[in-house]
Amino acid sequence: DWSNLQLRRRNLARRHCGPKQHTDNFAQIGSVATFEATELVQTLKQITKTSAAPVNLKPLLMSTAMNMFSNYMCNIRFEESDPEFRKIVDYFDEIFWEINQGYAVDFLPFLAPFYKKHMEKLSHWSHEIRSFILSRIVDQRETTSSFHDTESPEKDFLDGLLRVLHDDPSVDRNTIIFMLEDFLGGHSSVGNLVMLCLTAVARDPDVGKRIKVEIDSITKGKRAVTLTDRPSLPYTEATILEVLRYSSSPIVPHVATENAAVAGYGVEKGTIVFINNYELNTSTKYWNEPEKFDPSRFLEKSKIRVRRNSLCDSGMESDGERNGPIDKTREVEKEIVSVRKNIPHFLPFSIGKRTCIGQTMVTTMSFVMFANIIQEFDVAAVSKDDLRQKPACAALPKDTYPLYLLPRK
Ligand code: HEM
Repeated sequence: DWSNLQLRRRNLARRHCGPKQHTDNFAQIGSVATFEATELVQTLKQITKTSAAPVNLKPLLMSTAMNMFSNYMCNIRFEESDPEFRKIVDYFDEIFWEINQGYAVDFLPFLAPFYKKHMEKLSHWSHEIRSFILSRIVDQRETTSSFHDTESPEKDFLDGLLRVLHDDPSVDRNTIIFMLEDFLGGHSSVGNLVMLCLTAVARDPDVGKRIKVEIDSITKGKRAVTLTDRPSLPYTEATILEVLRYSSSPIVPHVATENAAVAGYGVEKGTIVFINNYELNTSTKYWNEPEKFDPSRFLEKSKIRVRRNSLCDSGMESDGERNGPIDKTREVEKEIVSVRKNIPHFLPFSIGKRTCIGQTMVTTMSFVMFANIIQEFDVAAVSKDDLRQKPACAALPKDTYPLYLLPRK
């Protein structure tokens, strides 16, 4: 649908929810993510101080993710102890689980009468979410004194959405509120993804050890991990990509907008075409030992030339060095490890005009949350048999297995 409304929707959403690196919005995502991850770590420290029992981690990850989203998009956050907040985070998670199950009615709408109870349940959750978003987020904003000052710069995504409503009479309120709900709901994917990453560590402690070594070399255990550390923590980022490889949905539906030929096959205009990410991510045609969990498949080594003095850890150069002419004889080759970019067959967020708008939020926020938990705790399973995960599914049930969190000495 390339109507003007959709175009505006994408442009507005891109600016806030898919900002480019080095923009103010990108930096803002980083600082909100670190703030919320630090709050989470404090809560987990309190819990593990008073009890050695396994922790029911998922609800805490979900509310941290929701606060990352609401804090960044709407400049508002909620206390974990707030019962209304807790309830809607659970409802979002229930919906995320349901939409990831792939029921027949999703493809064959005439089956709807057989799914009446199921639909009523979804409808109830959605109504509760709508009431919360209206009363606790939108109404709050619309009653602030600064809200009507349209000369002031756009404060956040919520401001941007409400201004469209104000400026364009052809856009109705329901469209705008739905859009806000839809994007805030994206937090469920981040909470579930982090839970899957922690599961991967609980399943294979060597992965956790390697991440810790990498993080310790950068933070020295003295500060929180931030988004700016990401280029220095390639194995941590690669672990998230490896989890995405296994959990990506096989169903990314598109419609051919014109007659085309793909790999020698004719595709008529109007044909529904699926990108099967699961096949792309698990085929031996593209991956060595695809069944093995191995984050290092996403890493590559390369050589760069650096000035000899800049090999020191501080990364500072003396003034004399910076101002002087470039002396090639003082350069040495250094091997660096980084995350492989642009793997043509790895498309968890799809590709082209309709590519996922939320991918920056997912990859940045999950990185900060996951890295900060691993920096502070050893993660272990109660029993590895509990760690059941469906292939090609990014969701875990709301009530899922707890994990042991052992604070690091
Ligand atoms: C693990 C997390 C996620 C994965 C793997 C994922 C993946 C995808 C994929 C495969 C598509 C389809 C693209 C296509 O049709 O070619 C998509 C679309 C989309 N995603 Fe995501 N997504 C994730 C999280 C998010 C989040 C957090 C948000 C919002 C904050 C979001 C917003 C969107 C939107 C708005 C679209 C539709 C784009 C359009 O209308 O053109 N996604 N996503």
